Amino acid sequence: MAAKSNVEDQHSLISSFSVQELVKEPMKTIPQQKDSGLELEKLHSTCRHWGFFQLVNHGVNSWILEKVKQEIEVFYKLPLEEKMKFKIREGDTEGYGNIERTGGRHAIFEDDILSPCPQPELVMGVTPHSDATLITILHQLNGVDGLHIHKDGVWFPFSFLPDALVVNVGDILEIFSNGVYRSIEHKVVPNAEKERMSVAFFVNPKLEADVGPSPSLMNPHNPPLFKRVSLDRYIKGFFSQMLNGKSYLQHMRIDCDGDDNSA
Ligand SMILES: O=C(O)CCC(=O)C(=O)O
Ligand SMILES: [Fe+2]
Repeated sequence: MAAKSNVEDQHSLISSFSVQELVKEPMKTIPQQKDSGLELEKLHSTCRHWGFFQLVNHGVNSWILEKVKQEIEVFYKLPLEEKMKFKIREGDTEGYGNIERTGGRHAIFEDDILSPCPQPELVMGVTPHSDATLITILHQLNGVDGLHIHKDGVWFPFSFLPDALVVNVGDILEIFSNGVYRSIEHKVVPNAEKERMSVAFFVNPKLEADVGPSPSLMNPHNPPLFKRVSLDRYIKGFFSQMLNGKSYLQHMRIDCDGDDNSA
């Protein structure tokens, strides 16, 4: 079964790609300018080919991650009316709910609890999508896997290392890098028996920023591939469309038919 072993190869490659291979000192998260070119090259190549990696020696103490898990468990057990007291309100930067996932926030947390599903193979789970963010940092809180990623036309399950933070390149970074770094399409599939808990930290530019290719990368040999729009307009455009794989990113391409989105 060639297809299966191909999937397994990809799986083991990505799982073993940890920050331990990128950075030798535990307190660092990503290579800095002063690190060897090789370390930076690895990070560059991962963002380019995978758009996805897990950090192990990220410096966030495991007791903090444990505390996040406990707090989320306590919160989710509250009656709905109690939880709704913390509902995200327009213009707020924090709150309960996931309607406005990137909505003008510099960075927000979103926590997901997916209940067990008796027939997971019949459920699409969370719609396949790439994140409309700059980057997303994910943490799986209870060791129940469910994230699947799409690479070279194949969906395959992803295994979180314990205590790892998983970083995925979002659409804004793909646009900013003019397509050099690739946002990864992913989805969550419910587990048949176990509840899954994860927390997502969405990192975005500030509201006043524009979304577009970095001017410093532009030259006659590297013309902009994506439109430049205000973050506000980008977000409104995102929420006006159905979540569907990487379709909104396609819409941001200069050669895409449709509205002229220039700011
Ligand atoms: O729970 C996860 O592992 C991923 C969740 C996700 O894709 C999202 O919130 O955008
Ligand atoms: Fe996502």
